[in-house]
Amino acid sequence: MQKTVAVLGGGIGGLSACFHLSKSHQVSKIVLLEGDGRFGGWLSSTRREDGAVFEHGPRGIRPAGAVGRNTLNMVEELGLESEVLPVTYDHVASKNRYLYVGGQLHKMPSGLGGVVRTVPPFSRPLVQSVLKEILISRGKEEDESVHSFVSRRLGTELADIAIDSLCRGVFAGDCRKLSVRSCLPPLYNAEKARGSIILGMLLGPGPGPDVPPSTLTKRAAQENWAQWSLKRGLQNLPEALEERMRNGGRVEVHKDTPVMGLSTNGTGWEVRLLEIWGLGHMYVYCHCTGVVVCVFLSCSLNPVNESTDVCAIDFFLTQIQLEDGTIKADHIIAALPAKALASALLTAAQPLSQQLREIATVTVAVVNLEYEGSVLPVTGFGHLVPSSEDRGLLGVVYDSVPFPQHNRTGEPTTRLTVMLGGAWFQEVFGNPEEVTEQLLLDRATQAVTSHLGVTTPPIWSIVALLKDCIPQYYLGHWKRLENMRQYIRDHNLPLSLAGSSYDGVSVNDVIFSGRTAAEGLVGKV
Ligand SMILES: Cc1cc2nc3c(=O)[nH]c(=O)nc-3n(C[C@H](O)[C@H](O)[C@H](O)COP(=O)(O)OP(=O)(O)OC[C@H]3O[C@@H](n4cnc5c(N)ncnc54)[C@H](O)[C@@H]3O)c2cc1C
Ligand SMILES: C=Cc1c2[nH]c(c1C)Cc1[nH]c(c(CCC(=O)O)c1C)Cc1[nH]c(c(C)c1CCC(=O)O)Cc1[nH]c(c(C)c1C=C)C2
Repeated sequence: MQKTVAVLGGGIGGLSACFHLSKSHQVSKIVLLEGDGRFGGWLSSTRREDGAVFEHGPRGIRPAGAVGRNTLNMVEELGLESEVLPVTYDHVASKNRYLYVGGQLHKMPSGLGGVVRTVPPFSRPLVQSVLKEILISRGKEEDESVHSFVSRRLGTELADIAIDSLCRGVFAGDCRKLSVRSCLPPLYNAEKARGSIILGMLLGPGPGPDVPPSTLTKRAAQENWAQWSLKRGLQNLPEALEERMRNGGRVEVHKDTPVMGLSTNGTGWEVRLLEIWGLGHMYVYCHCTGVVVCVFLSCSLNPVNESTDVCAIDFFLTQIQLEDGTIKADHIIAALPAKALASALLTAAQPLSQQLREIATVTVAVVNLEYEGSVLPVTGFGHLVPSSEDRGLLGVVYDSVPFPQHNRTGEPTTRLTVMLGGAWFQEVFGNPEEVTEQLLLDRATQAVTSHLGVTTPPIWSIVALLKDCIPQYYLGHWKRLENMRQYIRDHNLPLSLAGSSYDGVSVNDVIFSGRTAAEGLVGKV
């Protein structure tokens, strides 16, 4: 039985951890600590009075796979089914995605025709690379950059254009630095298990986590959903979770409450019952200093195995320093960005905080634009720009196409989002602390003019600078995770890690990481 669990960070990862913890009676108290004035982290939507909705962070969630089903199950449990806006696979936004190469838009190849014909900007039919791929022998490295992996298996042209763009459109990152093992595990695992990406795709992935279907997941499968959003924007998901936490009465929620420090000892406290001199005494062994301290016990001892002298005790293990005091917890689920957790660890657990600090992040400028009328020359999800074409301009999402329900009511409009910077932010725009909103807005509107031929100015715009918003899983990320988790185990730290810094950046992955952390503590809920 865990007495008090503190969840640090009220982004979607921390909220998910609370949601799952609160279903268990193994925990008597759950405290959620969020530094900002609102919950939800990067899930952030502007809702205008005329009905228009603009997303500053994620805008679409995939229903596929175990993690996709897990999110939809949560949506159903929160009673949000009637709020869902699905986009099916046969919708134009699912079928059409573009690349902006050589100053022109090119539809990404899809369907059989797209694979057997030569489709610009590629110089030969995809089928050639695909057939050759099956014959290429397995790589021997434990990890490899995404670019090197795809060049080796499918050729440099696909790596330079398609994969470079894909990594910008998901991680806002540089495929020459990102790890294939951590960023694209299905491709890495297919090569390891089947010797080929193509065979791996044809034979399918192995069994994933067991997530039972719900009415909503069955509906998503029957109706062939490719992605979904919510009528009031994706921010509605953390809002519904916050409401559930507040009304459920089992979670103490605190916003505007940044965690300043954790006094979880550098290498943890191991509590051993070495000898008892009468009631109320025991020894605590501190790995950090090697000192055995005799303490007076104000808690109840409950020996679990007398022969090994190990006790289960009621004892607060961790102190959390806040701006105006401290709170104590038996266990911590940290759903903070890795660097924020490293800072909170202060001087404690040095090797762990060092590894946490090494998980890099990138900054993205998100510029939402609204135009009068229907201005797009093409229709689809949006277009991506490879780094060889324009390093600072990552891509443009045609938001009105998948989600016209988010347009204002009345006269037709077109909503677009331009994403800038990522791994190239500093190089192109300079210090994020000094860049002006006007510069970013100008750069975004110029791109809409040159890429899409839209010459009229936007009727409305908003610029959001998302500092350090997407973690970058660079080469060796898997090893870093293994080392960190080993350290936590070896030192019995009462700490679990959740959130986008570790096992996937999608909303689904992060929600699943919160669930995994909660269930690691209290068992399956
Ligand atoms: C521009 C953009 C577009 C995206 N698009 C998509 C998409 O289309 N589909 C998709 O699936 N995913 C998308 N993602 C990814 C997804 O949104 C994120 O990976 C996910 O929201 C991260 O959630 P999190 O809870 O791990 O982190 P965060 O949202 O960063 O939450 C961490 C929380 O911790 C708080 N915090 C930080 N320090 C402290 C402290 N010291 N004390 C207390 N609290 C603290 C922060 O305020 C924050 O609320 C996108 C991300 C971005 C940035
Ligand atoms: C141009 C920059 C970005 C765009 N979206 C993101 C960035 C950085 C962030 C992002 N997009 C997706 C995810 C989640 C990944 C997942 O596993 O679900 C994140 C963090 C979804 C996504 N977007 C694109 C792809 C290929 C994916 C993966 C899932 C899917 O296939 O739907 C492509 C894409 N992203 C952007 C554009 C303009 C674009 C393609 C035209 C914007």
